[in-house]
Amino acid sequence: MNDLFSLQGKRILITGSAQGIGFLLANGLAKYGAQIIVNDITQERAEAAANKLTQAGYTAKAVAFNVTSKADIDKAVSKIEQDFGPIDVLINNAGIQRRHPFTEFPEQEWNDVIAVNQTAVFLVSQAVTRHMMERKAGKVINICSMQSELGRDTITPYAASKGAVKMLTRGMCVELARYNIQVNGIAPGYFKTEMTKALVDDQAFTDWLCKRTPAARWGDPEELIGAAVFLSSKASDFVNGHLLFVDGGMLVAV
Ligand SMILES: NC(=O)c1ccc[n+]([C@@H]2O[C@H](COP(=O)([O-])OP(=O)(O)OC[C@H]3O[C@@H](n4cnc5c(N)ncnc54)[C@H](O)[C@@H]3O)[C@@H](O)[C@H]2O)c1
Repeated sequence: MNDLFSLQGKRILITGSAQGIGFLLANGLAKYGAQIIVNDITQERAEAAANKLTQAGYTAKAVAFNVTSKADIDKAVSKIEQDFGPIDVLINNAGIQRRHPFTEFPEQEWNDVIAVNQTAVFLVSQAVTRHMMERKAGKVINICSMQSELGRDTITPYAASKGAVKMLTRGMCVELARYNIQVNGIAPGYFKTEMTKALVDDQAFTDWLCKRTPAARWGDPEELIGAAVFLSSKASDFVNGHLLFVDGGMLVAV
């Protein structure tokens, strides 16, 4: 049983993991033996997070790059593979959200959301899976959202990007399965992080969320760890192209 879920010696790159869900996943996966490569947009933020992990006794390195820059990604991924060793698991977690009514949504902000949430998943995955293909082994986990399936007002570009990542997950699965690479997604419900701060502070939203979710509460980011351990470990070697909802039952409730 332990072997099935062990991440001992596995190297896991998590984009945008200086805070929030990414950092909690880094901490949770490290507990199962994974060596974590913390990515975020600045070296300072990535290093601060990696230091917290090493101080807790885990193995972690910081590698900053902007997930929207192909040149930076390619350079960083080559450096990780050369200096630290093969990336066994990639978690595409970096994400942003912008809120405006649809007809007033500035084009630049649409572009920003699509660049970080969607194009970056394509670019980082391309760079990493090229190496995984050579080794005929690897796993990619794309952090999706309820908005991969459901619409919600004021965040249509976010929903568009997360819907696209669901289909990226399926397309990558179909092309990469023959190289023994599994590509799956995790779709979190609502979790209290910096991204959802405005919603956390809005009691009317919490009331709506509790009514709409069978579990009748916010998720605790720690509750995402089990899904990430499963999809990073050999327990999921024949699970491919799947989107695992961790949402307290929200998706299936009317
Ligand atoms: N919080 C939720 O309820 C929730 C629900 C569903 C999905 N998600 C998804 O989970 C992921 C993490 O969200 P979170 O709530 O922890 O958000 P967060 O804002 O707390 O963290 C996002 C991280 O991504 C980093 N980042 C942003 N742009 C980057 C870039 N260009 N390059 C590198 N790093 C960058 C940020 O610096 C930050 O550390 C996102 O993909 C988000 O869409 C969150």
